[in-house]
Amino acid sequence: MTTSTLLPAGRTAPGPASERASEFPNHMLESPAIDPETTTEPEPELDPVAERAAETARRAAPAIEVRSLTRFFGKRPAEALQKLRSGASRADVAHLGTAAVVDAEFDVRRGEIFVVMGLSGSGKSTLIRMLNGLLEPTSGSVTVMGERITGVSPKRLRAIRRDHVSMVFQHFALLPHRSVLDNAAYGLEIQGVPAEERRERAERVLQRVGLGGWGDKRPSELSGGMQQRVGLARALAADTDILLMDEAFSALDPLIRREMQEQLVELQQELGKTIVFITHDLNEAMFLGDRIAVMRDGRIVQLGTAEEILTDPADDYVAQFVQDVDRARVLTAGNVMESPRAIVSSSAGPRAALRIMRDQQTSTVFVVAPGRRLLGVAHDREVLRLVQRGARRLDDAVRDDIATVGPDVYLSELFESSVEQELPLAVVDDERRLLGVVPRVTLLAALGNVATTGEFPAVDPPATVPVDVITETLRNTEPGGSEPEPVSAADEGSRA
Ligand SMILES: Nc1ncnc2c1ncn2[C@@H]1O[C@H](COP(=O)(O)OP(=O)(O)OP(=O)(O)O)[C@@H](O)[C@H]1O
Repeated sequence: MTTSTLLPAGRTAPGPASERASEFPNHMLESPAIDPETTTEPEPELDPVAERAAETARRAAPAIEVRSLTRFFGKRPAEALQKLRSGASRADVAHLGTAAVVDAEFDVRRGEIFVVMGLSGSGKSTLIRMLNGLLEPTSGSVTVMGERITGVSPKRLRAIRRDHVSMVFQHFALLPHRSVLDNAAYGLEIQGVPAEERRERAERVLQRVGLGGWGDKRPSELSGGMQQRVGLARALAADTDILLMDEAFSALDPLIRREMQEQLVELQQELGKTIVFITHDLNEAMFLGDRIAVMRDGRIVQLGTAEEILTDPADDYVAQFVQDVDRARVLTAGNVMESPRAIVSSSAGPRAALRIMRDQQTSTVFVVAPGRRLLGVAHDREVLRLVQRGARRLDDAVRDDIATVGPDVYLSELFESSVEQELPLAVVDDERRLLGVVPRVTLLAALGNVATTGEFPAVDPPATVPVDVITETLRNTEPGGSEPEPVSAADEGSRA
């Protein structure tokens, strides 16, 4: 799909086709509940200058802004709201009804995958239904692409949804008597897009989700995974800025589900859509989410990246919740790396390298050039020989056949290299600057969620030359005058 297929923002009402919404399955059409507490605000008329300023603000706004959002199902909402505002829990107001969502407050940034995660009943679906105006909040507000959707007229709300928000459901919501192509094009039909353009766009999107050539089939001829791709294609064809996905992959078997997750991440990167994804599956949340909101009993108890939630859970509930996560698929080398302890600047020479290895009681030292660019590693035996020969340069002992990884590589991909070599893995950036190291024990500890401090002292490979031999050699070969202090690699790094 190219941007040339995008409909211009702020396009006008689509005409009669938009009234054919009755073909949508009921739950896709659910009209906003009219809450006695919520009044419909008149849409103010703006002068041209104010309108331009408002447009500029809209363009800069987050994709979705949620403020103090609460939805209470029950008879005395005002009383419940008052209690909830002063910190009452869902259980505290249970005698009045159900506090489905309580005081949610967050922004969804443009172009991110924002995951809402929580156990069944925690309030996820209620929250997402308020994000596209299917459900009116009891209090608080939702703003979509800079435009407030809370309390606006049903007509305005439909226009905002049409332009900005598509929804993908768990049970596909496909129309059984229509072809795959017509299903994919359905949102466009509702928008009033002419038949030929609809067809073209739907075909392109079907191709993109791997269903090229299936357009003439009926949904029932497709597997579950393929049907969900049609659901996704329909949402993508509408070309809205935001996709809301409610447990969209939950009905799929694990392998297909994994495939769909990977494809969603790919599509997101390619198309730059903002995606709000609801799931009760933790691994799915961690894999997909740029940021994750964890819900419990209607409240958002933590909002952060997968790494933040895994490594710094806000409370015992979240900690318990995340303990079974497949960390290898969430954490990256950059998340768990440590500062290399034995590191020397190449210009410091063999004596400095040997001294550092002796002090750290390790057989290897990382050797870096100015700017902390990794040259390789040097081993104690070889450096000892250089010192004995009185060599001034370290180069002859530097081996560059070491495993390096980028900071964004997942731990699951580090096992092989880690098993193959005794050295900690070197984490380097694109310019081969040494960012840190991942010793094998750190890798194992990260996977088991164990703090390494003090528990795993053996981080570097142990020395192969005894300390007193090194000390003796350094003393016997000391050049005239006092031994210069070694230039630490950290100093080199900061000088660069
Ligand atoms: N229309 C309604 N009337 C009364 N209570 C409701 C209504 N919709 C949801 N609830 C209640 O609000 C709470 C949150 O429900 P919600 O469906 O939002 O949770 P969820 O996290 O999406 O759960 P699930 O994963 O099971 O769908 C639940 O206790 C639910 O029973």
